[in-house]
Amino acid sequence: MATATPTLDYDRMEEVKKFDESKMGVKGLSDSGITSIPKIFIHAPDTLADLKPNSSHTSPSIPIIDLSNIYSNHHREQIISQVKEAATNWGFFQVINHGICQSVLDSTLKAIKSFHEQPHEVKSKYYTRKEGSGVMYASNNDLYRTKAACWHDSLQMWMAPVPLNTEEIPEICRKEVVMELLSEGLGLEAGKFKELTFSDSRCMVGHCYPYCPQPNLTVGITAHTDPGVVTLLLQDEIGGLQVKHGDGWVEVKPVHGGLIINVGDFLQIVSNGEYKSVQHRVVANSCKKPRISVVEFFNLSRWRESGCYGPLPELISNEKPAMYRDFTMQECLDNFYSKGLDSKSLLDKIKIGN
Ligand SMILES: O=C(O)CCC(=O)C(=O)O
Ligand SMILES: [Fe+2]
Repeated sequence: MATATPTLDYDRMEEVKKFDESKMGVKGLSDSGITSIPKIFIHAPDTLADLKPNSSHTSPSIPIIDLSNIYSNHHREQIISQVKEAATNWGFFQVINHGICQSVLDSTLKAIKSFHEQPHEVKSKYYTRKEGSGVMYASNNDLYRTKAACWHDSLQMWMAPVPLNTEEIPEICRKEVVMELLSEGLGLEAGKFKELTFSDSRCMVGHCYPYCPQPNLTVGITAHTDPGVVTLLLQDEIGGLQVKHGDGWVEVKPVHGGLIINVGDFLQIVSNGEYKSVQHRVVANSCKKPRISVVEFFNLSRWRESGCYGPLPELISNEKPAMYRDFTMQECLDNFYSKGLDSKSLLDKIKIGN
């Protein structure tokens, strides 16, 4: 049986480099008609052992929050408490009736799909690993930092602080509605997150999970938590995203018109552990059509003058002492770039008592 352990006749790094330099991505591999996946994509047995989500119909699913009538005070209070409950217990929720028309959502997914479906000659021109600004298209952003590669390619676009064409940004992000609700859910003022610049740095990623001929040997994206403040996610109808809940994995079933929102590590820390940054993953796509998702990561753009961040002072009390120590931006970046998505998060490093 194939394993992810290096053998004498196999230089993994060499194979990884060859794949990267071919610039064909997993979409190119998939389109070439291969029936077995290259060894660099094969994950360790413990990752592959539990790829199935909990599937009984009594198993819970992430909360769906209806944002209609958000501007009526009565509804707003209800919505805030639903958001708080979801961010605290699940770290994930889906919003519907958010005011973004379906055609914008559809055309966003379609645009990303069209990009990934372009011929190799066109797409490969964009293939690069230079991060930080503008546009980056590559397979597995953490390709050189993980033990096994995943079955997806991504197009990454930095939207802010350096602005890109904002036409396609869902209205909800522009209005920062979710940031206000999350802020109020912690008992803070609606505008607090905005003041702290929690949504001023945005990076949009359009993932493509092409058909995988051996979905039992790899994953679409490895289990991880998102490092930033909040993530907004739009998925197409194919499915495959799973969220850790209790001991098991729960599938986030595609909801037409739904937008998925999840808490990142940074928000778990500043909320002093109130909101949870929860592990999630995507299984390899066994459907012949590529699965497309569009993700927008929100990060803060301005650090406190002290250069440190930690739980907000408003959220620390005798009853609820700080769960995390302060950390610097450098620590945050070092942690992110020194590892793949599959290793320890900043959360574990700075937890008090660790
Ligand atoms: O494609 C998805 O559904 C999830 C992607 C994801 O978790 C990420 O990009 O951090
Ligand atoms: Fe994620």
